[in-house]
Amino acid sequence: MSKLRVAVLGAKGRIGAEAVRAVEAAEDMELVAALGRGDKLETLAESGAQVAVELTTPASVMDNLDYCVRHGIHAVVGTTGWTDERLAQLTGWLERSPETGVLIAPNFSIGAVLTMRFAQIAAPYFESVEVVELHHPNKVDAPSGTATRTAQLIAEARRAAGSAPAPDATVTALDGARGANVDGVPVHAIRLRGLLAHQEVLLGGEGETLTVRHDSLHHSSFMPGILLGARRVVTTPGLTFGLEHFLDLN
Ligand SMILES: NC(=O)C1=CN([C@@H]2O[C@H](COP(=O)(O)OP(=O)(O)OC[C@H]3O[C@@H](n4cnc5c(N)ncnc54)[C@H](OP(=O)(O)O)[C@@H]3O)[C@@H](O)[C@H]2O)C=CC1
Ligand SMILES: O=C(O)C1=N[C@H](C(=O)O)C[C@H](O)C1
Repeated sequence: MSKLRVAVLGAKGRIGAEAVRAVEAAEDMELVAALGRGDKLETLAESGAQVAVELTTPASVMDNLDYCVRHGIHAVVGTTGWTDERLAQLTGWLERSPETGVLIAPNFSIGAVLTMRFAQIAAPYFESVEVVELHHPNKVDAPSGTATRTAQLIAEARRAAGSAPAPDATVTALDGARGANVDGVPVHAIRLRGLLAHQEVLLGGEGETLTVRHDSLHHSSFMPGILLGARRVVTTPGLTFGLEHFLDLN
């Protein structure tokens, strides 16, 4: 059986370098290109890449995806910075290239995907819910893509259940003291040397609290999700948002 031809964009970055090693080690894949900043995107088409793994920066990701979709190259995207406007633009590009698939995964680690699911299940059962994400200090965006998605899923679940807004008597606060408001859910971002990627969802009800915590201790935690994404995206045209759609979670 022929191997899946995979390229990595952002190949010299923290997660990109790990992805290069993971693709090289995968028996069913061939690494055909490893691009860093300034390298020509034409290399993707010239190398015959079937899938591009996009791990760059929010400032670069749209140009890279524009190229991929126009050339029918499927993409697995870990890069953050997704807004409704960006998703609408990408959806428009995909409509003009209906056989191409793009997976955007706010987080590739199984533990983080499950954290989001557990938070979604628990959210309607508690009066209060807040998200705390903790990352290495080189991260350029806050709050993290994972925390933003977690808060959106929590908010959707609470809306569907008809939950009341979380109680909060705050009248005066310094800017940022109550975190960012993501769809009504407070999200707090910590940046600390020594950390990699961590998240806690704190839920509180009368006389009890529940904490759902996930820790990525090494970039290897993201690799099975990236490889699964590359294998599945080639037969999944259009936009898929979230690795859970490839995990058959019920
Ligand atoms: N979904 C997930 O599970 C995960 C997602 N991420 C996300 O992935 C992204 C990268 O994270 P991280 O590796 O820590 O960041 P890094 O800054 O370490 O890596 C990004 C790399 O991309 C390069 N780059 C920038 N623009 C381009 C371009 N146009 N073409 C090719 N390469 C480019 C950068 O080059 P230069 O250094 O010159 O700027 C850098 O080497 C972030 O958005 C992060 O949030 C990270 C971990 C897991
Ligand atoms: O920048 C990182 O490191 C990470 N970024 C992603 C995010 O913003 O959620 C995924 C993970 O948290 C690591």
